[in-house]
Amino acid sequence: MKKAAIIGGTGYGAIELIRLLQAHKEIEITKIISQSQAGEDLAATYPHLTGIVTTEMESLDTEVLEKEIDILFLATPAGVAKNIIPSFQGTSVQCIDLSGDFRLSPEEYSEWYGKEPADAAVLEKAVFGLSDIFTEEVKAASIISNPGCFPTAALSALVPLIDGDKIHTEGIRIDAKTGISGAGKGLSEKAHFSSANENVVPYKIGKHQHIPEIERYASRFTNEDVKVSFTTHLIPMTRGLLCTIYADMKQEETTASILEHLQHYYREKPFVRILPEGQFPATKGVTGSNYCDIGAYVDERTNSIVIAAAIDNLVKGAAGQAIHNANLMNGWEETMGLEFIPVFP
Ligand SMILES: NC(=O)C1=CN([C@@H]2O[C@H](COP(=O)(O)OP(=O)(O)OC[C@H]3O[C@@H](n4cnc5c(N)ncnc54)[C@H](OP(=O)(O)O)[C@@H]3O)[C@@H](O)[C@H]2O)C=CC1
Ligand SMILES: CC(=O)N[C@@H](CCC(=O)OP(=O)(O)O)C(=O)O
Repeated sequence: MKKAAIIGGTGYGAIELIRLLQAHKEIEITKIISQSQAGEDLAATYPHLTGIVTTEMESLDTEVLEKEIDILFLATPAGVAKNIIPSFQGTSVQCIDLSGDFRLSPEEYSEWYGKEPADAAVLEKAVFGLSDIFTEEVKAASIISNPGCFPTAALSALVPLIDGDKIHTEGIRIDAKTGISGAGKGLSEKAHFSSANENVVPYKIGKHQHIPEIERYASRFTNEDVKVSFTTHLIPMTRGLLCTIYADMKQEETTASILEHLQHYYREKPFVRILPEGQFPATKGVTGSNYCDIGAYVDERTNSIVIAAAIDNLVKGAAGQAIHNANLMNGWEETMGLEFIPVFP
């Protein structure tokens, strides 16, 4: 068994890691680090963990972690992991960061996050952990920058189309919808029940930190500089995220030919499900699971495509993908601990 620690212990990402790792055969959580509740029992905050998680939360001590831990999951807000991960350089600890600290170039990070970027030498070592696309790079990594939730869904749909030279890279439009847990456990005005309930509201228009992330990694599959229009909407549900993407085709295609291309692209990827012609993904189809469901329709009248991807933001969009990456980094079965049927209804 490898020993794991989670930093950001009382956050949503952390408690999802705890839920999923409970069933993992090779990883045991031996430390839960909390800056706000060190010394306390996590089940006192989250009663659903009563009798399951008995580990008393601790303060961060990187020297202790270095000696006692094999895998470190960082489930902290942007700006935290970049100050912690450098302490583990030169050690055998595998670091998996759920935040945006290691996903962008220093210039992009300063611009979109408004913070000082990570140390350039450490940043260079980090691999973007979009598990189903950058699988080989992840296997060789010691630092994983786990993708954002929206980029996970958007890139899973877009990359096969760009890589296969199927769509024009200008004019891509992504219409995204997310549940409230995407914002973490903190209570903001937009997440307040009275604001969010029975409401659908766009937010961060033109300012979303996932715009450069989607563009940066989509551009790896073409000589062109991919630019996207990206709109996020808050939906009154707890979990789930759906990206509906519109693009123009390069050649004449049919829905059947595109679905065949997607099937082939993901033929060895157990967590990407390409839906049959006539079906489109729904957030309820993936809730609680590590699946990314993709559906597509080619409008032959306008030679354009509508492609949609649905994920559970806390699983495939965060903790599940982090565990998938840990599996790949350690040469374990990639589905280990992640073979859940989605929760339905
Ligand atoms: N929620 C989601 O769907 C997704 C989240 N992410 C990213 O994953 C990370 C964690 O997200 P999530 O769990 O939802 O966020 P939460 O806000 O729910 O939890 C973050 C936790 O980090 C700890 N923390 C807060 N501030 C600081 C600080 N200044 N220094 C150190 N620790 C701090 C707190 O735990 P404690 O006090 O116990 O230490 C807090 O509970 C974020 O970077 C987020 O952007 C990525 C993809 C999806
Ligand atoms: C509802 C909501 O506010 N969602 C968040 C998701 C952020 C996230 O997942 O964080 P990273 O940037 O670290 O990936 C948002 O849209 O910013």
